[in-house]
Amino acid sequence: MKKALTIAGSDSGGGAGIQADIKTFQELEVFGMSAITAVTAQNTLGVQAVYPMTAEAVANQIESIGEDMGTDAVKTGMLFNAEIIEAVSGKIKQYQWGNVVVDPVMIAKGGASLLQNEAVYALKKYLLPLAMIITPNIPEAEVLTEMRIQTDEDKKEAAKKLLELGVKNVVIKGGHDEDPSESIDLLYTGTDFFTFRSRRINTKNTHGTGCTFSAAVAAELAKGSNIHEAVSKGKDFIQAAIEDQLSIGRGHGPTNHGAYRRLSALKE
Ligand SMILES: Nc1ncnc2c1ncn2[C@@H]1O[C@H](COP(=O)(O)OP(=O)(O)O)[C@@H](O)[C@H]1O
Ligand SMILES: Cc1ncc(COP(=O)(O)OP(=O)(O)O)c(N)n1
Repeated sequence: MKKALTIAGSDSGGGAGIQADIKTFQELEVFGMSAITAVTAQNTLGVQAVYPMTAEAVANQIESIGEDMGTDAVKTGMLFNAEIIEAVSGKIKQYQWGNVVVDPVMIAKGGASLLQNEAVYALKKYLLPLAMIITPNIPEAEVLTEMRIQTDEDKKEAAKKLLELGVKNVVIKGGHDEDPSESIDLLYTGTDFFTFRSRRINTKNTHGTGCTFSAAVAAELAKGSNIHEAVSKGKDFIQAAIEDQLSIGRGHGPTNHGAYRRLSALKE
């Protein structure tokens, strides 16, 4: 069985973070492992508190995996501060892990900061050069490129700027776009642009969509898919999960991680 490691924060509400990643890995039949960077007290209404781990604790968790089990893909999510980013980057380098999916998590849906402002430089300097693919949403791509993204041309320009930071591929997700009918993700491989379109679902239950999408991309890379296939399957996975969203809690409910497997079984 192929393996994937998520290096991310814990969401007590179970819709995002480590919990979403492990559920996604399991649904895609990849063995999931974790290194926890921070514990959040969180539910569908927002993030009530953040308790970061020390950089040493994060490094030791990764070392436990690296020295024994190894991994076929790594996904990073909430990294919170520059010390953790440096520690994570050092370990990825040490173990020469190649299938690295960086979801540059910055702000949770309710507005809570999941990455300190001063840590953006560390993300760019240490982690992005190690990434096989980075999966920013539009606000995250704006912070990383220091440009406003409003048009399709802006997205392409931002994708090119992100590649200049050393990333091998970039997918700019369209969840935050204005388009009322479609949610369009743009993949840039350094040579080609590809768009992945899906019907925009009118729902408030989208908690953890970014985490789930990037975890699905990592799982597919672990199984040997190329970048285009991995993004395409990630898009199908998140679309099914949002279509079957769960109305749990009083705020932004989670997506349903089991939906893709059920749909795939029906098609067989
Ligand atoms: N309402 C929606 N309907 C369909 N797809 C969506 C919707 N919202 C987000 N997505 C998809 O979910 C994934 C995560 O996108 P996005 O919401 O931009 O990320 P994040 O959760 O990091 O802010 C992308 O593939 C995006 O196209
Ligand atoms: C612990 C933790 N990690 C990441 C996020 C952000 O998740 P995301 O998929 O971007 O979804 P929303 O927060 O926008 O719903 C998180 N909330 N918690």
